[in-house]
Amino acid sequence: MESSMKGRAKRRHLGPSECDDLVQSKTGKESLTQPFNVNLSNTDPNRGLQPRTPTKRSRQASGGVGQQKGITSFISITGVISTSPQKGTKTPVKDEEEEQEPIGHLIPKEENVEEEKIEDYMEGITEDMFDEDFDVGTTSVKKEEELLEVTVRKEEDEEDLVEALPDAHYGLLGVQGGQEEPKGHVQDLPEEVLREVFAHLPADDLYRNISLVCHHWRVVVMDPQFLPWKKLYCRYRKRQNEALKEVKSILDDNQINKKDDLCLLNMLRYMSQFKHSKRVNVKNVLACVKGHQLYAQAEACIKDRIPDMVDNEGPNPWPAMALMLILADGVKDVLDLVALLRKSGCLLTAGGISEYLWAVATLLLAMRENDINVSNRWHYNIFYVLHLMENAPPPAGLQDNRQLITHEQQQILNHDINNNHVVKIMAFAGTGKTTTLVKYAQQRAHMRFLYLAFNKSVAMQAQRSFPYNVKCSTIHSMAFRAVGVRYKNLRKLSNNLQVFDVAWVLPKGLGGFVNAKVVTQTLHNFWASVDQCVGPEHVPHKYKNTHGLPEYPDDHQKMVNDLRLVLWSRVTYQFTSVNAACAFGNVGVENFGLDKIMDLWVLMQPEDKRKNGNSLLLLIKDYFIRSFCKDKMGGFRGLKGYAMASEDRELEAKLAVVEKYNKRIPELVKRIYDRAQKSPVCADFILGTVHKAKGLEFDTVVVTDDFMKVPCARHNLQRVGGFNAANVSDDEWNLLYVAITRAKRALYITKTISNILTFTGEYFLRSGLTSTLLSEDPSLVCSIEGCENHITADAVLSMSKLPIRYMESVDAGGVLCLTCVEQRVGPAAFLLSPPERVRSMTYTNERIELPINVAMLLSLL
Ligand SMILES: Nc1ncnc2c1ncn2[C@@H]1O[C@H](COP(=O)(O)OP(=O)(O)OP(=O)(O)O)[C@@H](O)[C@H]1O
Repeated sequence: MESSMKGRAKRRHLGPSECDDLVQSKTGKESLTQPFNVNLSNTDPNRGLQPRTPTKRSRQASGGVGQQKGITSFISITGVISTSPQKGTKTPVKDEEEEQEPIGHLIPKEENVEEEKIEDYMEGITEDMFDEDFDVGTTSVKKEEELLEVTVRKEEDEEDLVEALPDAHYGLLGVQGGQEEPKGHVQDLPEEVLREVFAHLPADDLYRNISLVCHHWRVVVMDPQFLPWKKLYCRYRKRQNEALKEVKSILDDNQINKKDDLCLLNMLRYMSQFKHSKRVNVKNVLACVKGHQLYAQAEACIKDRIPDMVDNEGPNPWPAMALMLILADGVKDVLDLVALLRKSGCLLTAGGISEYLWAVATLLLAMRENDINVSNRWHYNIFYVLHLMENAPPPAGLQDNRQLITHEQQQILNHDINNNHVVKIMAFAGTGKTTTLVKYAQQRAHMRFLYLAFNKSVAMQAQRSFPYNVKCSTIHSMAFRAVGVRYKNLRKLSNNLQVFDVAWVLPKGLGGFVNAKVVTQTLHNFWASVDQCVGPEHVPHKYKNTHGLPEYPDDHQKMVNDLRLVLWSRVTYQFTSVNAACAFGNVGVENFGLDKIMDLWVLMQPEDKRKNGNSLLLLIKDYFIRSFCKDKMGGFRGLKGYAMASEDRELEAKLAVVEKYNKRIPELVKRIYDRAQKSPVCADFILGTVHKAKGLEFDTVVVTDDFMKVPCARHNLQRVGGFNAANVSDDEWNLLYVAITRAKRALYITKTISNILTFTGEYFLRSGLTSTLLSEDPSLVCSIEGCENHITADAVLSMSKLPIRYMESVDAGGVLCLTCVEQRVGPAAFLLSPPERVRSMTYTNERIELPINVAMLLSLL
């Protein structure tokens, strides 16, 4: 830190209160949170806040009497002499590593030449890793080195007046007046320690931030022997060409491909080459993993399927651990393995353990991306644990009561938004976006924020959790206040423009529900745009005709002209207002559409019953549903036809409910009304739409089966046909995603969700020792209906399906024979038994329980 004195910078060390003042100041804050945006001049008092390269003079000074000691004086690390970046990459630490094997590096023997090409400074750095205002990826290394030299020389000149430090000790060891004062510089840490610290950071941070701090740090980060798997995984994820090639060549060279039945066993073999530090004792690793509950299975499987990986001591621990990761029931099994490795210290460093996990994660990810039928869960379990490791809580003594913030959240919190900034946060559901925004607003009490939500329920919830400087509102209410309020008294505001409404204002020749649907969609597209008037670009490119077949309107301009002529004069006023209005009302039974369900039920009754029966029945409140009572409209069937033609999913769902519960509808509707609670807090159950649940959390969520239907599991799809995931709209996928991510503790899934999970290889199969299963029942038969294969002891492991409890039924699960395992999870079956044996068994097609409509359609074909 410096203070300006007679035009010349004098460097002196700040006390704690001065540091506090500096941190509170704007420049100080920016220097800490956004060091790369701060560009201070030589004379600026805050210059030097960023980490910088130690200079020759300061290093010399550190040896003197009464001067601060180097941290190496307190840590006994052999071979560390200097960490000076000016001495190039050949530090004694490196020499030591060259003698030894690099920690946690798995490279097939022929690839060892990599050690030669150490100067690839741009390895892993691509432009897309940086923000637009980050001009780093293109800077030539040479130029950067020159710049660095100039800066260093300047700093040396300026450092004539460095004050001697009063305490002879560094950092935590140096205590003065009961107060700890950091006195060392991170640059003075031995490279070995620096590497250990960096190993805890996510690869993204290493590339984006650490490598840009100084030449020395960049050299450490770019060293091909430093965390090779963590960096490879990161680059592979970013689809960097070199990384893609590298991973592909590993897969190709080791017969890890789709066509090879033994690809999983080949992957385990490859893991046996995992390169580790010479200081790691493989026997110790094996001894420590023996404590894991999956070890017995892994050992039995390796002895049976890859006996060459076993010696007198037992199986090679690297493939054994990879197999345990594959057989893991969930994240907990992986965490247990990490805990065992850490406790015994057999892999020495956290970096060593994470390198092993990154290696397995990279291979599993690459296998999935190369169409090898492996479960996504295997990769997910490992990735999740690695994420937890990178976001580990601080040691007990340093913890406070605040919620822990992840690296990603911290990066967002550090970013100061300027006027011209558009910041986009992309994250999965429930990963803490809202929590981060709450903290962001709390940290910037002097700023005012507007939080816009889609639903009122979300806006209300936000109002409760955000601080006072955030105004929470729905987009619709904001638009209403700006525009809609002007039309309020005209009673023309509507929250839902229906195809039906449009159909009646279209003149003869242009009418019909299909046309009305195109017109409605065109209007919706226009309202969702920033355009001032309707144009051909708003007409949908594709729509379904009355037979449900796709059609492509050819004359967009004509459609628009017709629209303008016909609609503009008659209903424009209403429609433009719709854009600014929205559905208001709390979550409550009145919003479930129970009235409409009753109306539909009345419409469903035979005409004579409707006309002659109890007068109450005659009452159809909804004018739209009532209009279908007219002969020409076709009653209930006519309405169903309309719902199909107009693709009105909401109406279709209501019609399905009425058809399903038929006679019970009046009784059920009454019961719901009778038991309804005004406040959600008093309710046992909250019924609601996914739209209304967006952004909210619930302990238990029951998903109903009114999303798209997936008729059966992946391995049966070919037999059924008629389902193509590409035909399901993004909106439908998004809705289902929101629905299943609302649960905090338990989620009741549907058959469709269970079927969708099979697309990711998740069949809920778990392994067990066959001997254990047979000891309970020696004549065990495959649990798949229709399959009569026996479970025999020739396969040491067996797979069983976990029981699944749906809301209305239970799938008891049970053990599967080898061929049924292969049908579902492909190469995992060959971990249990050789392909010839699996294929010699009788193959049984599972009986598929199809939804009634699909079954009827198939029976007609
Ligand atoms: N760093 C964290 N550590 C532990 N829990 C966290 C962390 N950040 C958020 N959470 C918790 O995770 C849950 C989901 O957080 P939040 O609602 O902020 O996620 P979200 O991304 O906004 O969710 P969605 O988009 O699905 O509505 C909350 O219960 C929150 O308390």
